[in-house]
Parts: sequence; C-alpha cells; structure tokens
Amino acid sequence: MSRFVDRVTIHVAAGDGGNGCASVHREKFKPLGGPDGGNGGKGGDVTLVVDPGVHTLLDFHHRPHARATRGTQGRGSMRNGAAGQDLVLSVPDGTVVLNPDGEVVADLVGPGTTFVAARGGRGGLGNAALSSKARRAPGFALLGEPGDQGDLVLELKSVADVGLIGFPSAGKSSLISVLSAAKPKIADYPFTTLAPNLGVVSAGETVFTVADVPGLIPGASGGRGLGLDFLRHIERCAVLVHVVDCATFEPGRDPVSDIEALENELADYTPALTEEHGAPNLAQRPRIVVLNKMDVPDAQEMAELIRPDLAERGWRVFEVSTASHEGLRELSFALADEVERYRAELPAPEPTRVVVRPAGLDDSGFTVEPDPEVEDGFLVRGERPERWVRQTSFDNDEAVGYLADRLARLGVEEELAKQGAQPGNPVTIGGVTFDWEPTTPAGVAIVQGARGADTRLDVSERVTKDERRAAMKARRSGAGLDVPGTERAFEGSSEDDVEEDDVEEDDFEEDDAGEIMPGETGEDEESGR
Ligand SMILES: Nc1nc2c(ncn2[C@@H]2O[C@H](COP(=O)(O)OP(=O)(O)OP(=O)(O)O)[C@@H](O)[C@H]2O)c(=O)[nH]1
Ligand SMILES: [Mg+2]
Repeated sequence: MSRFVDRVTIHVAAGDGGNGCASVHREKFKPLGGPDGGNGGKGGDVTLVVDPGVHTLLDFHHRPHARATRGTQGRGSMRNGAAGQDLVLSVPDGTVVLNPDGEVVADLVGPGTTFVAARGGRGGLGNAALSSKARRAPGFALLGEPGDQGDLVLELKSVADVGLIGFPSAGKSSLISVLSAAKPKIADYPFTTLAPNLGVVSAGETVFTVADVPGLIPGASGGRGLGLDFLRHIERCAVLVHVVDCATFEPGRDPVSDIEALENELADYTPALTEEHGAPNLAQRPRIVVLNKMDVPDAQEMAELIRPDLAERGWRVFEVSTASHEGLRELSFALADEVERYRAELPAPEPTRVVVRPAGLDDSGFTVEPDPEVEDGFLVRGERPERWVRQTSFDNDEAVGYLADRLARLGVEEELAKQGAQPGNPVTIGGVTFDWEPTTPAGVAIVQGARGADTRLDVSERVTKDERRAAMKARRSGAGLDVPGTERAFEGSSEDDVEEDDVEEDDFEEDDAGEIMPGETGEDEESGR
C-alpha cells in the first residue's frame, strides 16, 4: 500500500568550504616566485524545489538525511578548489518549512519555487589571494567555513481552494468524485479516506481545487479518530464546506450538532500559517453547508427540519445528492463565487519565486560585553568576527596575526580596551577563547590617540608620494627600472584589492595622506567573503 506522508523532520547539511592553500611558486633559478596557493571551493547548498510531479513527503520519511558535498582544497600553482555539488530535493507544492521550534521559515507554493535550506560554507582564500603590498608572501591561508546544518520540519499543506470537512461517511469523497475527475475510494465504513484527495473543478470561467480530507470526529483536536493532523490541508482554503449526512440517524446526533461539534474542533486547531503567509484566521473563512444524500426521502424531511436553524446562523445551505447529482451545479457555482472573491482579496503568490531566507542581523557590526561565565572574560559577538575566527588555523602564528589585524581594524580591540580589558584577559569569539594580546602598540594607546595615529602605519611599505614622483620622472627619462619601489607600487596596487573584508576606511585614510592611486581604493574583491 502506498503511504501518504505529510509531515517529516529532515536533517540538512550543506558542504563545508575547502581550505585555501599556502604555497610558494618554485622554478629553476627563481627560488621564491611569490605566493601561488589557490582558494578553496565553496561547499554545496541543500536546496528545496517545488516539483509538481511530487505529491508526498514519503521520500524524506525514508531518507531524512540530506548532505551536499564539500568544496575541495585550493592547491599550488594558483589552482582553486572545485565547488561542492548542490543537493536539490524535490518537494510537493504547498510544502511549509518550519524550524524545530515550529516557526514557519518558508512556505513553498508554485512549481519551481526554491528555498536554500542550508548554505554551503565559503572556501578559504589561498595565500596568493591574501598577498598584498604589506604582506608580500603570506605563509598561511584561510580555512574553509563549515556549511550550515540543522533540522527542519516539512509539512505538506495542500494547495486547495475548497476544503471539505465532515464526519466519517458523510459523503465527502463521493462529493469530490462527482464534482471533479478525482476517483477517491468510497465506502460505507468510517475513515475510508486516509489521505487527502485533491480534485480540480471548473464552474463557468473559474477553475478551482477541492481537498477532501479524512473524516473528523469530536475530540479530534485531542487526537481521537485520525486526529486533527489532516486539518493542515485546509489551512490554505478559501472556503470550508461542511458536508453533512442527512440520511443516517443516530441517537444524539443531528446535522446541526455535527456542524457545531466540528466548529469546536476547528477552534481548537492552531494553524501554522498565519495572516503574514496570506492565510487569514480560519474562523473568518467563509463556510458553506452541504446537506448530502437528498435522494433518500428521510433526508428531505431532515433538511426541512433544520433549514431554519442553519439560516439563523447565516450559513449558505445547499441540498445535494452525489447519487442523483441533484444540486451539484448550484453548489459548484457558489463555490466558484467564493473562491473568486477570496482570490480578489488575496492575490495568489507568484507561481515561481525564490524564497530567500530572512537575512541575518546586520552583519557589519559587533558587540563586546563581559562574559557572564568567565571571570574577567569578554564575549565578542558579530557575524564578521565569528566568521574570521572560523577561517583561522590557530596553529599558524601568521594566520593568528592576520586575525588580530582584522579584529583591530574592525575596532574590536579598541572596544575591548574601552571596556577595560587587560592584556591576558580571556576573550571568546565564536566559541574560541584566547588570551587577549593587544596588537596595537602600547595596548590601549590607540584608544586615546587620534585615528590614524597607529604607529604601525609608519612602518608601512607603501611608497610615498615623493618616491612615486621620482619614479615617474625617472621612467620618462628612460631609467625607470633603477628607482626602487616603483615596480612594487604599480604591480602591488591591484593585488591590494584582494584584501577581503578589511575595513576600508583605514585604507582611505592612509591614502588621504597622499593621493589615491588607481585601484587603491581598497574595495573588496569578493565582498562579504
Ligand atoms: N444514498 C446516498 N448515499 C451516499 C451519497 N453520497 C455518499 N453516499 C454513501 O455514503 C457512504 C460514505 O461515502 P464516502 O464518500 O466514502 O464518505 P466520506 O465522507 O468520504 O467518508 P470518510 O472518508 O470515511 O470520512 C458510501 O457508502 C456512499 O456510497 C448520496 O448522495 N446518497
Ligand atoms: Mg472519504
């Protein structure tokens, strides 16, 4: 028997980024040919895509682990690592993605709708990309970043305009079978329908879909019968249709009390989709009552009896028989009307779109605060500092120095000093704790000094304006090669751009002292790396 699965928990793991490579170019008679380590490749993403050919989440039930491949490492001779392969998972139309806390992360409606469930880690830069005028031959490279991973819950909420609800054996499946081409199982025992059936109905110009859900009984919200699980399939419906059986008599039950019992169950159900997902409160969705089995004489009598009661509640009532087909035409046109009205108020989502995950918090900032768990400790939080720590191989002093420079440039050191951090205090960034060793001269001096007074700048290898002028003069007179520094200045300027993610203002300030040379604006080559 094929199974219908409409709720699964999956574990997604994107690929890690490949590490950058630290390598030095070697050639005969040219022992130090400069850094030539390539960048690591990006890890593969795990992506969900709505595929109209997929109708259940069954595959995920069998294979709940989804892992994309990692990027490969960079290598010498400027060879970059290959990117990992994205893993694309097909999901049915109407799949809702929730985090383990039950919050909706994405609502995937419309074939082709795409959601990146886990992003692959960035590859680390190789030492070639890390070289700059100030750091001609870096003896280190950056590590690739780990890919995202975590648990996600997938829930299928059918994309139907009309939802049929009712007690078992009321005739819901029979109704969808006569309104549409759907051929569900129909039988005279309760809970014949175990999974929602979808049917397409056309009435006049309007084409709409109907979902027939398994029967509900009082107490369903507490798990009786098949429970309320199937109500997730009516969350998107424009109209809810109560299908009631007017021909069967059971003591203590009548169509009006049946409807009321189900309304109580509906009120106890908390939909995952809310107004912000384009799904207004279930209580406000219009209702239509269908009195079924009108071909049975007793049913007509019952209908007479309850009609005033129903009218009083303001519900539109239709008397039909799925056996004799009476009343079906009026019903389908009335449903079409309601669907049209709902669509006019709530434009359907674009059929194909990419759902982007809500952007993280502002990634440019950081915070420093005393660490509540470590005595004299400080906690640094922020997208960039944390990423930089992940990219650092702590067994390489040069790499650690580079990290310190990046943190100092962002202003982390300054902030630590301001908050009273002393050399040797434990500082934690992204789960890694180290003793604070200010890299700025005299530790705190930079805090008081004017910006740009960092003495490290004095030892910069940057060519001065005068040197440059002399070089130009010399070149014009045909003796350019003899002037020291010239070559370096011009070839170095393009490499300088690769200084990814460092704070640019410093570069500008440096440049302000002289003139800004072409290509020296310090812009990120790959911003956000
Ligand atoms: N006489 C008569 N019998 C009907 C009519 N509609 C449905 N039935 C019968 O009612 C029984 C139940 O019909 P289903 O369509 O399976 O009912 P359901 O609401 O889908 O039931 P569950 O799937 O168990 O919730 C079947 O034996 C049908 O033949 C009708 O208009 N007239
Ligand atoms: Mg049924």
